[in-house]
Amino acid sequence: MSKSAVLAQAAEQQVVLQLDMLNKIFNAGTPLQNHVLHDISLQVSRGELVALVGTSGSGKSTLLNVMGLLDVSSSGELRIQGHRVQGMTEQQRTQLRSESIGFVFQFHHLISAFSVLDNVLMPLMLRYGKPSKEQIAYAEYLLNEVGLAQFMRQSTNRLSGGQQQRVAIARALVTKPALVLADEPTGNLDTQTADEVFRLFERFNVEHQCAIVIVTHDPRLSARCPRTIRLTDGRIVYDGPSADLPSLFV
Ligand SMILES: Nc1ncnc2c1ncn2[C@@H]1O[C@H](COP(=O)(O)OP(=O)(O)OP(=O)(O)O)[C@@H](O)[C@H]1O
Repeated sequence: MSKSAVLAQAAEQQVVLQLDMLNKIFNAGTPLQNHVLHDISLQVSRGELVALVGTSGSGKSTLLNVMGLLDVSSSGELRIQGHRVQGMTEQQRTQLRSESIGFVFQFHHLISAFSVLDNVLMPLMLRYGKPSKEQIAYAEYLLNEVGLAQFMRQSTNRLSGGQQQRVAIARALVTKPALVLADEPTGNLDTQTADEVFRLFERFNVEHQCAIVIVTHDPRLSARCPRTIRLTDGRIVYDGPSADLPSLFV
């Protein structure tokens, strides 16, 4: 194989997420039809930290849901770690989602009847039933990393909003996903707590080399992501270095 072919293959292996000409139409063919995403094409590679921004209703959550296999596109191609999603059965999509993707939402959906540790272990329990000793040790390591080691055995409802969001981050990482998708993860936090939570994303992005896509309305946080993708009316109007984002968009 030529040197350029080897380099091209290596670059391809780094691509975690690939979208080609993706469209999403809600209620297609009915009077309520709503064409929300238009011809979205993009790639996200290992280790990238990407902000997904745009005004309310521009399609950010819809795009994140399609990327995360929580919703299906109406047309176009989606690949996660090289696996073509179109044509997969629901079961195959669920397996790919649980193997490759971690989610963090604004409202973290923790289960207050469970301990902090069991909440973090939840994705592994859903996948394997009983987690292994190594998996439990890794969950404990993550809780230590997010500064919650002392709360491990407690219920989540004793924790502050910022602490609960840190549990949600540990839960998203426990399966060692190649891709983390976060929908306004700091949306209901005060500025200082939002900064602390965001710092964890930055750290895990570097240490674990997972690709992270974060939807945020906070220009201070999107500016800290090396790359920004901006949507307007369901179309990508900017995809490049956050530092070069035209000021009229900020
Ligand atoms: N299940 C659905 N059925 C019909 N339309 C939907 C559905 N979900 C979202 N939409 C529409 O898609 C458009 C984009 O919504 P979306 O939530 O993706 O925007 P957003 O950029 O994430 O907004 P926000 O910043 O307010 O969360 C909106 O017009 C919304 O009404």
